[in-house]
Amino acid sequence: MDLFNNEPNFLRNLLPKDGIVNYYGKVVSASDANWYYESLLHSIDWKNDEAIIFGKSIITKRKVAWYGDSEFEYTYSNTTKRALAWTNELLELKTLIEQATSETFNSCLLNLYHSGDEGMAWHSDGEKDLKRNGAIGSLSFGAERKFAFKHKQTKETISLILEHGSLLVMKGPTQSNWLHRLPPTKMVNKPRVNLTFRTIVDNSRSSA
Ligand SMILES: O=C(O)CCC(=O)C(=O)O
Ligand SMILES: [Fe+2]
Repeated sequence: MDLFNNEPNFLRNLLPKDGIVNYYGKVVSASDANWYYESLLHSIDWKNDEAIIFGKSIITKRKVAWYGDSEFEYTYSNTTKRALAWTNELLELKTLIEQATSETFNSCLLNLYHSGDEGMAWHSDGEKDLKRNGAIGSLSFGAERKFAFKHKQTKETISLILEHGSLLVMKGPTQSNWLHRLPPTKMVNKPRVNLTFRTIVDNSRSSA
């Protein structure tokens, strides 16, 4: 065991500064990843997402779902959601990535991209309901897609491919200094399921 660094040696920070992003590669075997992919497609309560952008309500083609330890309320893109209770598969995956990362998570936002036509625009996940500088663990199943980071000041970009059964972790001040996105692409016509495990905190209590 390395007493000075609890991360496996193969992990390096993909960002040159102002944040930490570690790509663990495939953390789930191909056969388990296939099983989780099919199971998540069918067992999750997928809904089209609603966002309010420039005062207009937009219904996304991408589907989303939100699960957690309790009925948290979570606000993003000007809409408020309430978490559903964990399914067995989600709890198994949460345990797996908690062990891989030595972090803990209390909720998961899931995204279903039906094909490469669907993506997610530049954003950061520093919403007020999230633990400040908390880790976000992102598991991917299904189609491989490109994922990119852009520094908010320098506009420098970094990108990588998120593989079937892979884990990406963003932590430290990443959300304050970098945007990320899942670019749409004509090259992909299969679905991808993404799970982002997060830590929600009740900021209304501490700030009262
Ligand atoms: O689909 C992904 O890999 C990322 C999704 C994402 O950035 C988010 O849900 O905040
Ligand atoms: Fe995000």
